[in-house]
Amino acid sequence: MMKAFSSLFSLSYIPLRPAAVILVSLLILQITLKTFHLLWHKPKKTERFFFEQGLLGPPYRFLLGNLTEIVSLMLAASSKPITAPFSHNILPRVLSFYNLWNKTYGSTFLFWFGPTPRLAVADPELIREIFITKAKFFDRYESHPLIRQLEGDGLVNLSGHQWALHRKLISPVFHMDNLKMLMPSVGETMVGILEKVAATAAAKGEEGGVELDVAELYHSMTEEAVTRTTFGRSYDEGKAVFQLQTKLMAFAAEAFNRVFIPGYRFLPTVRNRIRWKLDREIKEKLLKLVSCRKEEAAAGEAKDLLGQMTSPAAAGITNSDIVEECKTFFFAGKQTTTNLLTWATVLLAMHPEWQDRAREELRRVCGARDLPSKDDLPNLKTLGMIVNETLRLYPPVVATIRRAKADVELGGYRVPRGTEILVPIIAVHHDAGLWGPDAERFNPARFAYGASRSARHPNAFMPFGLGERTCIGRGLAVLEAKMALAAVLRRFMIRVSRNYVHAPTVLMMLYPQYGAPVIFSSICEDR
Ligand code: HEM
Repeated sequence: MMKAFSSLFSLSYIPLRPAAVILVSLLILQITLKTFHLLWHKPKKTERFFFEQGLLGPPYRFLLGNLTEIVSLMLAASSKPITAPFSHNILPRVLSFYNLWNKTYGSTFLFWFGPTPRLAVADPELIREIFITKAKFFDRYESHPLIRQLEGDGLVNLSGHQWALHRKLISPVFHMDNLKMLMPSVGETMVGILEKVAATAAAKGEEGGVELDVAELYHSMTEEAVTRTTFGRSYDEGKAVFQLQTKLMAFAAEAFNRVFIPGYRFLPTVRNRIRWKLDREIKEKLLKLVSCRKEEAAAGEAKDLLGQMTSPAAAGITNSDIVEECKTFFFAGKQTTTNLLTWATVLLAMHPEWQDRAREELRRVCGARDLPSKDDLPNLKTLGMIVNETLRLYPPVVATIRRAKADVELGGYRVPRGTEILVPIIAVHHDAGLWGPDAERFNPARFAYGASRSARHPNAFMPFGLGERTCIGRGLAVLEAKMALAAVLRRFMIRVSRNYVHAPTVLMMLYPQYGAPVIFSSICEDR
């Protein structure tokens, strides 16, 4: 056997030990050459390929690409708040590496995420190609494993036939007529929260108002909305599941902030064991819910995710598909809308003239009604413009990534398979070339004639993405935002606290780094 082994390599005349040494050396040489090829030769060749087409960028560095520069630029940016009081020029702080390289190399440039080439694309014409006309050449980017475990293998992470099937089944949940049925419960939750605020202010007897961190204020309302959308009449059981999911998210956020060690999440550490237990509990509870709902089909009630996915139309959908989809809804639907509401409140607190205009509109449209009715909502144009301007200046999802799954031509450039494309939504939203010289000003009036006519390009506004993979929950998010802001503005005058430090930053989404303290003063008037 040994003989056969050595003769296989024509080394039979060499004594066995030296032969083994040579074999191992050859193997090491081969691995070294392959590593050198993958981590140096190939990236450098790709870099030349792009540079020859005029697509420049920071030079590739062995193994890490530009990661070191990205991390140090981001750390430096997040170490100091924005000095100009309430400036909305937040791009240099939020995506500092993009801001720097965009100035040096232009709006389409190449940089390196480790040994993988990433093309930053902020030209709406090219973005249109990526999301709409040439979407079939691009895949969604696979999330970090910890995030993926949380966000579930639902719509956000699916592709091809499975994605199309899920999207078709789920879409009716978000039809406006269906969403409007949610309004009373969402409104009630918000009113409940605000009554507590008013009671606290009254108990403290603070004439100047009560200070609240608005980043915390909206959680229960957005949770209410996403729980009803997902579970409908199985609300109470669903709520228990989402409470576990919140705990799990806290663990993941903590792990995400640490250095990523591949494979670490599989080790039976105390924290990992707690995470696994929570994950198991969530799955078990969801599976129980799914089988209950499969047994009892009901008619004449609002459509919810669970109902749609257990309906007879859902042939081919497994229980585990449903579990993953519920997780996705929670992940994609809660924090995004909470962030939108946080920034909208901060912006209104910074710009009292827009509070007045929105309040005036609420009085005119809703009259004596405490909360907007479903017919009032489309008439709350000023509030809609404020929501849009918030999403433009402070988009909760600051960027999105695609991966070219074939060689493809993009705006005349040749892009090789495997290239990742970074679409910096926030940079497009702050581009003076698209939005005019007042791009950094909070001016909701720019949306007076609709989102597609607000900028020099109809696709310049894209807080919910574009094309077929656009956010399925956008209608719900806007409805929640209008409802919550209406409830706040009818009861309170708001102003920014002296303790507020203007420091937007990214941790998966766009956050106020030091919280968002805002002063709420009750309005005493007859409505
Ligand atoms: C202000 C609130 C929200 C923002 C800013 C937002 C933003 C986005 C964006 C940018 C995308 C596309 C990502 C990409 O193309 O890579 C997306 C997709 C998605 N969003 Fe939202 N979202 C919000 C609220 C919601 C809500 C309330 C839900 C559900 C309850 C939701 C569920 C989803 C799902 C399932 C997808 C994936 C759609 C698909 O791939 O077919 N989102 N969202």
